[in-house]
Amino acid sequence: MGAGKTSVSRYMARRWKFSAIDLDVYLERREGRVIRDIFAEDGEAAFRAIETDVLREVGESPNPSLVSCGGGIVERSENRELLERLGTVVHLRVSADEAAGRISNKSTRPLFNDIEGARALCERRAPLYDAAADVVVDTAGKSVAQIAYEVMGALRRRGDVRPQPKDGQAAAEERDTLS
Ligand SMILES: Nc1ncnc2c1ncn2[C@@H]1O[C@H](COP(=O)(O)OP(=O)(O)O)[C@@H](O)[C@H]1O
Ligand SMILES: O=C(O)C1=C[C@@H](OP(=O)(O)O)[C@@H](O)[C@H](O)C1
Ligand SMILES: [Mg+2]
Repeated sequence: MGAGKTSVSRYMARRWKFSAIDLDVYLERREGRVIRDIFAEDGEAAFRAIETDVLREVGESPNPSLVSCGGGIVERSENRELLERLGTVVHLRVSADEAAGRISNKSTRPLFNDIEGARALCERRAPLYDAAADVVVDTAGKSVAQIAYEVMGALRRRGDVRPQPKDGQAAAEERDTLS
């Protein structure tokens, strides 16, 4: 939570014209309820079951997409297997303390109640993220744009996306964004 998955994915979709899906946005639309209410009314286990269902549904799409998941996607082994099968997994790494400074409205994230809890969650999940990730990008002190360019660079090196010939304008834009 607060690593920038949603923001970086949105930036990449705009910058490189990816089709992108945010799993939490998709889930909330499908359920007609916000995540906070799903947690409050039905609890975390119910949310996790819906999350798996939605990951499977999105994964069945024939078109390759950039999918930003919720940070708890690694909690269930079924999800970890789906991720491994579906595509390249990018882990945006963030510490709980840095994330706390980024997230202004914590009430939308029921599992980010207090800093101690968030630190413990990070620690418990760290090995799950390490095992799931094909690419790791450390986000500490970086802007959303910088992280997006790093992710894109890694995807290009892996051959997941075709390198695009850079025209003069794209090169200037990249220089401006990263300077
Ligand atoms: N690299 C960053 N630097 C500063 N603020 C960020 C960065 N990435 C995201 N944010 C801010 O942190 C909050 C959470 O970002 P979000 O993209 O929703 O993360 P996630 O989807 O990983 O929980 C948002 O308010 C966003 O604007
Ligand atoms: O880490 C988690 O368990 C969660 C992360 C959230 O998404 P973000 O990681 O996009 O904040 C959201 O799916 C839900 O509140 C649970
Ligand atoms: Mg998100």
